[in-house]
Amino acid sequence: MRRPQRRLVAKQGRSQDADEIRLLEAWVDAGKPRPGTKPPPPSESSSAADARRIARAVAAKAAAGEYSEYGACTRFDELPLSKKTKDALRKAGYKEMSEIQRAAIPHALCGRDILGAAKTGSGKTLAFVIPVLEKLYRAKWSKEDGVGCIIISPTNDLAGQIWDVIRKVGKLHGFSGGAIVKRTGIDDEKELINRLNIIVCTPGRLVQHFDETPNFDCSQLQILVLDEADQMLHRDFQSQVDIIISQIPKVQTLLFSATQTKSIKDLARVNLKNPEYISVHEQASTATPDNLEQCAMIVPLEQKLNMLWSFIRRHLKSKILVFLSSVKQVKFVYEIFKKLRPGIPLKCMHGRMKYEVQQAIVAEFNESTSVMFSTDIFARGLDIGDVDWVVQVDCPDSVASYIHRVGRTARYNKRGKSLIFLCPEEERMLEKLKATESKIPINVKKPKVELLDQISQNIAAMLVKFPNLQQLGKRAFVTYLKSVYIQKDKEVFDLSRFSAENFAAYASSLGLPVTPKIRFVSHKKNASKKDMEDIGVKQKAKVIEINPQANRDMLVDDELDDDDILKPKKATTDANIYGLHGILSPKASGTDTNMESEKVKELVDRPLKKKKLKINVHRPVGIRVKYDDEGNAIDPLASLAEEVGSEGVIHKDKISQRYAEMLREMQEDDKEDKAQHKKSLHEKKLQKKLKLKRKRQEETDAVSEDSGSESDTGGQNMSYKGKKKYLNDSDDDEGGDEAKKLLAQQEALALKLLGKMHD
Ligand SMILES: Nc1ncnc2c1ncn2[C@@H]1O[C@H](COP(=O)(O)OP(=O)(O)OP(=O)(O)O)[C@@H](O)[C@H]1O
Repeated sequence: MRRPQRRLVAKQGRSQDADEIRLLEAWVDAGKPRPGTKPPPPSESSSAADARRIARAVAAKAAAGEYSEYGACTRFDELPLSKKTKDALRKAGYKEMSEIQRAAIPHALCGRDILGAAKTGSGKTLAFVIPVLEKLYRAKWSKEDGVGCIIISPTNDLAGQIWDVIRKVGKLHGFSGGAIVKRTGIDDEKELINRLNIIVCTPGRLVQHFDETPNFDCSQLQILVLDEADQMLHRDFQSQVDIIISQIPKVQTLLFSATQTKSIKDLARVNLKNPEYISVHEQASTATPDNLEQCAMIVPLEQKLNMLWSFIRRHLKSKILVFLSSVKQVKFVYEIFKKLRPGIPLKCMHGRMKYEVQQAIVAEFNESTSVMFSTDIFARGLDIGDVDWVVQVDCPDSVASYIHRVGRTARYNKRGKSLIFLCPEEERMLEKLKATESKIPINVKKPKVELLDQISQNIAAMLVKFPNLQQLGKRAFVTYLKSVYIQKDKEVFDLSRFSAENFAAYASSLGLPVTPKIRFVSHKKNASKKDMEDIGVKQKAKVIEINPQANRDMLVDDELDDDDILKPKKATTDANIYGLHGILSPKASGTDTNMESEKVKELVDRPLKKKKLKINVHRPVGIRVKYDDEGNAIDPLASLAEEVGSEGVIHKDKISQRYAEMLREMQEDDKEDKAQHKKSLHEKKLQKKLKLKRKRQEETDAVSEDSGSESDTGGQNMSYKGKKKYLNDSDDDEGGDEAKKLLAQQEALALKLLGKMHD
């Protein structure tokens, strides 16, 4: 009975959908905005009641076949959107549209390509998620239709965040999909990927699927989105995006970013068709959110940690996001500050963490007041609630990076503050930020040196107490200098401006007793033989070149890896291990957020643990333990069986026979061992006695020589006495018995011990 009823309901649902789709198609077509137009400014007067009335009137008109122009709408429910999308938006609390949403959604709904730019935190995600859902809905897309939409984002975290928005706004639609992020192996994804309607992923993973997944089919793709488009089209992802574009049909394409690319060459690569250039804040006086208060301080390199510590100590009730330039620095500052206990919870985040750990840390940071030390993995797109301060301890690589970093605060009409520390050697960056075309209202403040807490001594003490932190500090030092060295913008980043004294002062500010030896290398394709000889490299495949500007006194430290510098963002943001999370593979819960800190702790404590390793005195002696391929100990009998039954069949009787033989052999060996032991004990005892005898004899001789004739008798007596008591056991029955008893007791004890060990 149930089945036909369910079928009936489904059929009714389908026909309702079909009716709605017909209506929506007509509405979208009739009321579409003219190409190149922007929405008029919203009228200030409309109250909530007015808005509801207008929305009802719009819906009634549409139902009656009269379609309003939707290009001027201010609310989601005035748009030609499906009921499922509108209901989900309302439930999620989205009513009024943001500027970028007002400007982009109407054009996107009628199938146009979009190149959208708007300030950080202005709601760009919804501006592409809504058109994606509507496009698939109006195309009557279902699970069986396969991949209908691909959304590409630069990081796994951002992909996960976008997918969360899709889940929220598209939950009534029932499309399949997911964010392909670091979790399970690619093999698991291969099974599923063709069944996903919406894929959110990093370019690297998508290319991997094009390479490795047989029958990965994107031929029916309907819509493509590139979030953080300027980064997608630039150096790091350039080749991957080119591959993706070559593998998919030309479809509607939406590009969004807070700092949009204007390069025709870049745009030509994604093959946009008469795109709508939507830059809602182009006329705005600032490129950063209006509610963001920004200031900069010129801080010498060696004072940066003191400054950061002092800042944190004075803002214990704030949520602070701190940007550093490398993983090693993040780890070092996090570990050191944690040990110095500033009085506020600390967290750290970088691309070397497991995706689940990152997610859990982000979730925790969302909820609580704390300080998060992060690399640039956090700089773009991530939407964290109520960050009070963004502090940039290390200089961003560009003005665009600065804008994205500070954009983690003051999101969607909220207030926020940012602070950047720049070394005197990096003042050029300040000029760039203050330049009129950058549109960044930034105040320069003088640091109050007298208020600074000096923590270098405390750090040094910590390094003495925890020697592994010293190693971490050394690496933090080197990776920082490397991060400066590899930057392309030499107007800002020029190591030659730093003196050897600067380096020494910086090292000591990290608590390091001596300045680590450093040599900065870059990979050079066509280095001359002379170059190679200069730096002592003879057989390496990759030729390294020493920075001609770098201090020639800097020596080599080849042990230090350079792979955690943020410059190759690919490595940190587009990691190779991903997994799928989404409708088909729900989020894992209860992730241990302490995992990473535990890992760091483990790293720090490793040698100490090693020291504590002790020999287990209770382990059985003389038994050779065998292990299988997975490292599990094999039962001795089973290993025996393996040896005996070479044909792969276990002969039980043979095993027991062999076992009995071995037991007999062992018992005989045991007997022999015991006898041997007894003998050696006896010999030892005799030697001891002989030694004593000799000693006593020497003493007696010496006394008799000293005491002359009178003492001759005494000497004889003593000698006799000595003989009697110590030298000749047989002369003294009582003493001999005692010694024998003692010997017997010791032998018995030794035998008992031996027996135990063999048992
Ligand atoms: N119409 C809206 N009404 C209320 N809140 C909104 C609206 N649109 C977006 N938001 C909220 O604004 C915040 C920022 O949105 P979003 O992450 O999409 O910004 P963004 O422009 O993509 O930022 P970034 O450039 O940093 O990636 C989110 O918390 C989102 O929920």
